[in-house]
Amino acid sequence: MSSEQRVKLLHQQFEAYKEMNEQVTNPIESLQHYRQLSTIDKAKYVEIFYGRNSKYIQNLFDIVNKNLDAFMLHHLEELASFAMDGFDPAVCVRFGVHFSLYIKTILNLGTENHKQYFENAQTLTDIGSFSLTELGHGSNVRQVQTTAKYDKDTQTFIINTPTDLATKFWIGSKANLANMTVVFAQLYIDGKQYGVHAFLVEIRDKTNHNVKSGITIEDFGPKNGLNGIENGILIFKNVRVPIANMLDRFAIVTPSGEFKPSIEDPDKRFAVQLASLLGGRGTLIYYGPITSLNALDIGIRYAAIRKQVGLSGEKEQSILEYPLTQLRLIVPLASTLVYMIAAKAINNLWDTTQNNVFNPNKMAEIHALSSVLKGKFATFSNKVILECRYILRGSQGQHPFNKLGVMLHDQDINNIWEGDANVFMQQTLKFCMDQKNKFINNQQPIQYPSLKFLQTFKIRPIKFAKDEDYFCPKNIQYLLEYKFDKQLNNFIQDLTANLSNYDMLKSWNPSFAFKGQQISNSYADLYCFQKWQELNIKNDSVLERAFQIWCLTIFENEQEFYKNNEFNISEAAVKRLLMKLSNQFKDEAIGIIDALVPPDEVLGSIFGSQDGDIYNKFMQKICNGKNTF
Ligand SMILES: Cc1cc2nc3c(=O)[nH]c(=O)nc-3n(C[C@H](O)[C@H](O)[C@H](O)COP(=O)(O)OP(=O)(O)OC[C@H]3O[C@@H](n4cnc5c(N)ncnc54)[C@H](O)[C@@H]3O)c2cc1C
Repeated sequence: MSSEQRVKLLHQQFEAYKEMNEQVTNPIESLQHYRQLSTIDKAKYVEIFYGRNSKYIQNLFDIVNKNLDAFMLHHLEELASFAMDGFDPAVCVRFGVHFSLYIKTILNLGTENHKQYFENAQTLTDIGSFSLTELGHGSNVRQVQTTAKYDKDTQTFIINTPTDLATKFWIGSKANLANMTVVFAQLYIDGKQYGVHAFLVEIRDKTNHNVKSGITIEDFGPKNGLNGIENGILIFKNVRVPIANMLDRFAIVTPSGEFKPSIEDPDKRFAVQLASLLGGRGTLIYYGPITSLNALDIGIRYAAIRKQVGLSGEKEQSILEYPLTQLRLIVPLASTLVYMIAAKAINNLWDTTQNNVFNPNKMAEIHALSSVLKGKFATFSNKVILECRYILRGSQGQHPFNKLGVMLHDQDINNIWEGDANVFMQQTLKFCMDQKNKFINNQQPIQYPSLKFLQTFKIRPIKFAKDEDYFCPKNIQYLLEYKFDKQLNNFIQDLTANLSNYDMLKSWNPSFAFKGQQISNSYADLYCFQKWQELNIKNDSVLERAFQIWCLTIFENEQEFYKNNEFNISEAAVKRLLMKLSNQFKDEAIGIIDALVPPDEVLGSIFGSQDGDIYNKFMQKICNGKNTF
């Protein structure tokens, strides 16, 4: 080879390396490339998914952006403080404890007598907390052990923590912030027990914030998540509160010590009291899909800029191009959109049902739906966050700057508080079973929209021959209804068989253990389907695709069920279609994320940077660290 040829060859190699290097190191262009592929109308998407809340959300983001110094109180190394849900769910929780739990309890369980407390809370003169859970009891609210004994002579209730297990536990905002609390305690008058009631108690002196006499407050210290809000312990020793401090909408205690309930049946009275506390759950239902979207922002933007092995002889490609990555990120993005719509619908339903909060019949459906959706979405979101972390893994998945670790721990709590998912699902199932039984046994019409179909549902032949059959809404509706109806019937049969030998509890528990979660989950899927069908998005092929992908995930996850019931759903077709559709939907992913996620300053993850300049920012942040060098 002549020297001239050698130089030419070297030159070609350098050019090839340069090009490759640019490919690898130009993440900004890479993200831009995917951004340009998207065809969606962003404003329209904001309207569809956030509706009337979108302006409010934008205002909050602006507040954070303009006051970053005030919000960035912590370093990420110290586990971050970002505001609102994307910013820091703990900030939402602080608001939630005060506004949704404390104030709503006064509003729903209190009367005119408590107007001043309500006004103090509204103007933040008082900061409230909510003391229900004890060391020994949480889900089983009726067994809480804190006592409120009425003393006729002084017309006061004397609140006590009679045992260690009665210590109020996990109480949010308690350790530092709150000066008021609403305490759930067993009411006693002249030695007779009248069940659990709520009492307003001043736990700190408003003038100097000192803890009041007879009250012990302790801080839990760091938790596995949500460290932006403190949780504490509360112990009462002969704390007296005036008779007027009992929240007495459903039962009053007269000065002479007479107990006068407005609902005689203690079970019904108790159920109504608890149902009226439902309001906060709507927000928690939103929390799952929103957190999942935030995690996908990080996972998908990173996958767009991260390059790995390309096809033989070709340049490196974004990992977003791998079919596996599309299954891991793009499919969950589609499901997240479907869940966001269901979450929005349940919140709207809550708004319209609020006036009926004391009517158990009118509240039953929203109670059943929200009981299953909170846990379902929280579980889904946990998986998504973890998957996004695995996408970054190899290296960056373990770094706290990605924020996914904090996000996972913060979100996980959503499965527990306000009611453990497994406990709540039982309430959902009981509602569904009661409706079905009443209809079958007593010919009582079903009044609840989500279950009305049970009255007319009939088995019919259905075939899946062409690809379109997998997307046909009528087919999907039929399959979802079929699955739910069949599972519910099986459960009822199983329970009935058990009941011939055992009492209700002994019969229910084993039946629920094997079948309960699936049925509640099927009910939730049906609701998601119904709400998506009500959306006015005709001719939006992108959203149509998202919905089709979500439907395919149901076929995929429930293959065993559909196989056993002899539907001719082809496993191969489901897989092929999932691959095809997620590959198409991938081109819209960055556009959708751009439209729906909070700005970088709010989300606070370098790996989800909107401009794609992820490596530079990561390096800079590391180099600027206090102890880096
Ligand atoms: C961060 C955080 C903040 C909180 N803030 C507050 C607050 O401000 N105020 C407040 O009052 N409380 C608060 N809580 C407490 C929370 O609401 C309770 O922990 C929650 O309701 C669960 O109750 P539990 O702890 O009694 O769990 P348990 O009901 O004892 O559950 C323990 C386990 O048993 C299972 N289980 C329970 N019952 C059944 C059943 N019937 N069938 C099958 N399995 C069952 C559950 O699935 C779970 O796995 C908070 C909790 C956390 C984590």
